[in-house]
Amino acid sequence: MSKVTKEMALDYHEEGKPGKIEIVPTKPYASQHDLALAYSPGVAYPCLEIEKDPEDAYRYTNRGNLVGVISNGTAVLGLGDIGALAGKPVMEGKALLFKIFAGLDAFDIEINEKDPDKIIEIVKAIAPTFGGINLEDIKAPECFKIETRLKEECDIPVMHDDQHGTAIISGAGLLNALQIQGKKIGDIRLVVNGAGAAAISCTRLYVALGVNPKNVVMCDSKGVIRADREGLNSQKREFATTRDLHTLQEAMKDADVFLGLSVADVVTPEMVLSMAPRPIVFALANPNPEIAYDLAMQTRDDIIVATGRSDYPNQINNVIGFPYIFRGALDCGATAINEAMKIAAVHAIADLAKEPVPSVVDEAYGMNNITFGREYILPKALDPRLLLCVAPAVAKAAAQSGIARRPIPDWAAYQTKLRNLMGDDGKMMRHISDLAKQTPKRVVICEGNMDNTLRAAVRVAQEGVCRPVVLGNEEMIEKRAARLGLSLDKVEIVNPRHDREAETRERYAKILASKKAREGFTFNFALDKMFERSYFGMMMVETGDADACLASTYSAGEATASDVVSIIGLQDGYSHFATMHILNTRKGTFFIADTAVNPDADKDALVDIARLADHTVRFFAQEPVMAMLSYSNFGSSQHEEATMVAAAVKELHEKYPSLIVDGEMQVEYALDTKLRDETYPFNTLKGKCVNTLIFPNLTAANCTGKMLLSMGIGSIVGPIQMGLKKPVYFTNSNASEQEICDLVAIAALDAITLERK
Ligand SMILES: NC(=O)C1=CN([C@@H]2O[C@H](COP(=O)(O)OP(=O)(O)OC[C@H]3O[C@@H](n4cnc5c(N)ncnc54)[C@H](OP(=O)(O)O)[C@@H]3O)[C@@H](O)[C@H]2O)C=CC1
Ligand SMILES: CC(=O)C(=O)O
Ligand SMILES: [Mg+2]
Repeated sequence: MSKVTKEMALDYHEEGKPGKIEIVPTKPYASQHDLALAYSPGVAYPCLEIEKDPEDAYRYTNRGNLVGVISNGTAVLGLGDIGALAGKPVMEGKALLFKIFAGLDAFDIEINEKDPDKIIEIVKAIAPTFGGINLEDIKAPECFKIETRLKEECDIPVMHDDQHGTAIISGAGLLNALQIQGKKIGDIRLVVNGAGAAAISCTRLYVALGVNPKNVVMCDSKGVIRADREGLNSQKREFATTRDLHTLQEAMKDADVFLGLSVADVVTPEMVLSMAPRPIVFALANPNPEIAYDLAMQTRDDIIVATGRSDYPNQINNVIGFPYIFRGALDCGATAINEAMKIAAVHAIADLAKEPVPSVVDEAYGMNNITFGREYILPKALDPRLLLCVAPAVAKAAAQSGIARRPIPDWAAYQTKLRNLMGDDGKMMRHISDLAKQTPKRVVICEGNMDNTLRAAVRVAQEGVCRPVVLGNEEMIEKRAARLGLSLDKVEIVNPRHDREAETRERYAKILASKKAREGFTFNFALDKMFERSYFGMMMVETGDADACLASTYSAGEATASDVVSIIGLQDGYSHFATMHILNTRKGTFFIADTAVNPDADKDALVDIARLADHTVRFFAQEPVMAMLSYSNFGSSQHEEATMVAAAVKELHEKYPSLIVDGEMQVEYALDTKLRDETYPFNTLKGKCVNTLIFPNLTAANCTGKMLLSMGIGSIVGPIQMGLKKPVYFTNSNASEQEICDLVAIAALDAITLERK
């Protein structure tokens, strides 16, 4: 996992616009009319409605999606009392996390005040702005009074995240670590180092989960908190022990679990060695733990270690919880975040860690095959499923405990809303998957012997997108599935090389040999080809044994474009087939072609590609507005590369006048409608936003798609096959599980559409 240096972190914060967040308008603002609605006079109407009924603030303002991240900087991470201003990077960071993980907007508010009563007054006074309040990095014991009073006096959810977020995440981690170590929660001996905001709240939650309070020893900066110690505050007194222990070192002997929420480097390897067999060490001080991860792991083989750091396994950080807890609470109009909601979040998070991990998560961490075990006790912070699991669990618990003002009426619709928060690209693909699910088709996935394809096959089967058939050796596929923790219950395996398939191979070979008789394919040659998965898969589709196929460009003896054309055939009226990629960017969704098939496209090929693209964009329920790209603008160059595109446009205008297409043009004129219309007022796309880019050649299209993806400018779906008679698609060896699932869904829907024709 990547390590972070001081220089990297400072550069990151300073680069471009300093800081990490900005405000983005959500309504049109370009015209005088827009401004009259957004501000005076129009804005007076929602004001008056809210005056009559304060609940209307959730209809007409951003209150229901806005959290205040409020701190006075007295316990910033483990850095201590560094002051309100110095804590701002942490609070901005939390605002960023709220946004990216749960679609919630957040303002960071740093209050230069230490008196708890004054802080309470300030927060109460600004509470109307927010749907919820996340108190952060306020030190104990003041934080207890501040949170308790604000919860009593505000009618919106208030949560001190260092207390409860930490308790929820580490509680989930504790349940899972105990399961792996084979220990019962009621029997364990727990040592807690730190007696502040996080430590007190974690210990309370652990007791609620089953830890026996008599088995808890807590230490603060002065050592073990014993009942005979003078001057203990009420929170410390709650966990004071009567045992004759004085130091952390004494307390650690024979302990099953160590929970550190204090400061760096206070735990030694000797202390860890003195713990009971199969110990659990949660060293959670940030940024440096009570004992470094590597050092603790080296002390003994039977240990589970977690820290607050993202650059080591088992990160226990409240980011796994707070975005989703607030999402669930705000969405159901919860008046608070109560115990039932917290316990529901604990179990949702703990259970998710036991599910197979999608490869997007592996990819995000540059890891392979993350599976539940001593180095993976909790979901990773970048796991997109957290939103879908935790927010509904929290909202349900709020409704069941009677504190939801607007209970979620339709859980399926709520899941869709949450999924939509993950972005537009997801929205279009979900629509395709939902359509495919209505008539699940038999889709052959030719490459069973790769992790990414096998995971995708299992996922599309489980989601009901299609009935996948995976090609390959059963034993190898089963072993791979077992290693990946995948169930093959709903996946059919066909081994093209097995004796069982001899008759099928012969049947397919006869058809293939007759189709390619004049391309050098004898029967025996065709029979040999049937041992190759891509050929076998394509023949399944050609003969109707399957509805669609996803072949892999890495199968041995991969089929060429000419083989595909001979086997499946081109659609009537076309002389070419091609591929399209869908690019999802912050500026919208764009369709680009041809990305994979025609290296020597001439004018006729460009005409076919544009016609096929028109058809395919409509398949995705969008109106195609096409630009034929070049380095030249409407005849500005007479080089043959440019004139070929111009000739293709001319033919398209003459023969296919219903297509919305123009060119040749440079890409910025394609994407900037105003620039194009002002400079070339005769262009036939006038006033329309281009969404489909036909590149003059394969290199340009292929490089553009991959460049934008590599630069993180967008996500991509494809290659989507256009122009063959049947849905035979191809994918690359490095395609992600998500990319393969997307292609399978598109191929399945393609098969359904074909059947209806
Ligand atoms: N990984 C995660 O998700 C999270 C980690 N944390 C980390 O936990 C730590 C505490 O945070 P928080 O509870 O908010 O802060 P607080 O200021 O509320 O509490 C700090 C506690 O640490 C105790 N302490 C300080 N030095 C020592 C020592 N040498 N030995 C034992 N105890 C000591 C203090 O003792 P005393 O009472 O005597 O002053 C106090 O009880 C920080 O490092 C923070 O980064 C916090 C939240 C989440
Ligand atoms: C993670 C966090 O909230 C802290 O360390 O304070
Ligand atoms: Mg904190």
